[in-house]
Amino acid sequence: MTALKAAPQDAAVSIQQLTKRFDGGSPVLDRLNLAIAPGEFVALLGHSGSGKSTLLRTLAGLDPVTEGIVTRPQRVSVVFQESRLLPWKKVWKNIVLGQEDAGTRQRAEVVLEEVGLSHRTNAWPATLSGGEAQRAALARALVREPAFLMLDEPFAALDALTRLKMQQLVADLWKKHGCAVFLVTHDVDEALLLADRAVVLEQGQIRVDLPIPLSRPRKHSDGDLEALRTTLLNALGVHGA
Ligand SMILES: Nc1ncnc2c1ncn2[C@@H]1O[C@H](COP(=O)(O)OP(=O)(O)OP(=O)(O)O)[C@@H](O)[C@H]1O
Repeated sequence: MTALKAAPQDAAVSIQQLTKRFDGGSPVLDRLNLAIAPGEFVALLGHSGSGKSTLLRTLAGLDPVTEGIVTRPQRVSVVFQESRLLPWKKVWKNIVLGQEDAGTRQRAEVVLEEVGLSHRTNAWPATLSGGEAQRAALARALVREPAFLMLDEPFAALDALTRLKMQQLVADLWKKHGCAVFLVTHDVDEALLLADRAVVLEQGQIRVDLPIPLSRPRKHSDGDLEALRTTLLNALGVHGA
């Protein structure tokens, strides 16, 4: 059976026996199973080419399911590595694109304040720094009040210091909004800092599903992260790091 089902707003995400092939080739995702509870933060790791973006795109409904059943809440938002802002619309209009009504400007202002971008409300996207553009992308995702937020390497193109600030921002926004989050990342420390669980994709399936039972707020320097870091790096085939 093949399907992408939109379930009620507070529903969990459920992926059952998901197979994804491109053009009849060998499967990129091969009878993959994964469940994400409402409000849960799950980080997805895996080697380049293991199928992380394919899984996210299939979950978002951007790529069709080849086989299997994917169920997720109706209201979802996606943030990609690049902000994808429309250059001919000011920042606030990008945030509320397609939602033009009397309250739009105010809704944009509220969420821009949440992401620390109030001072750029009327700016053109071309004048934003990389970090600001990703803040705007987060604002555009959150204004829709998603029950499920998907983040595809959202900070990979940012410098290390900006990335740390953005990770903190995501931790704060997740706490406030309470949506389930699916974060695709190459960064083991980012996963450990943010997620309730880190899962590793390998040969089309989830091979490791590691709970991160640490209290928040977390810091990269927390000693408790060390053992989990080693476990995850081993799972990724990186030894002695
Ligand atoms: N539209 C497509 N058509 C054909 N093959 C594709 C398509 N999209 C992805 N693939 C293939 O699927 C496999 C998984 O790609 P995907 O981008 O999902 O990996 P990834 O884990 O996200 O990689 P990275 O970490 O480098 O971004 C790759 O072999 C890729 O070439």
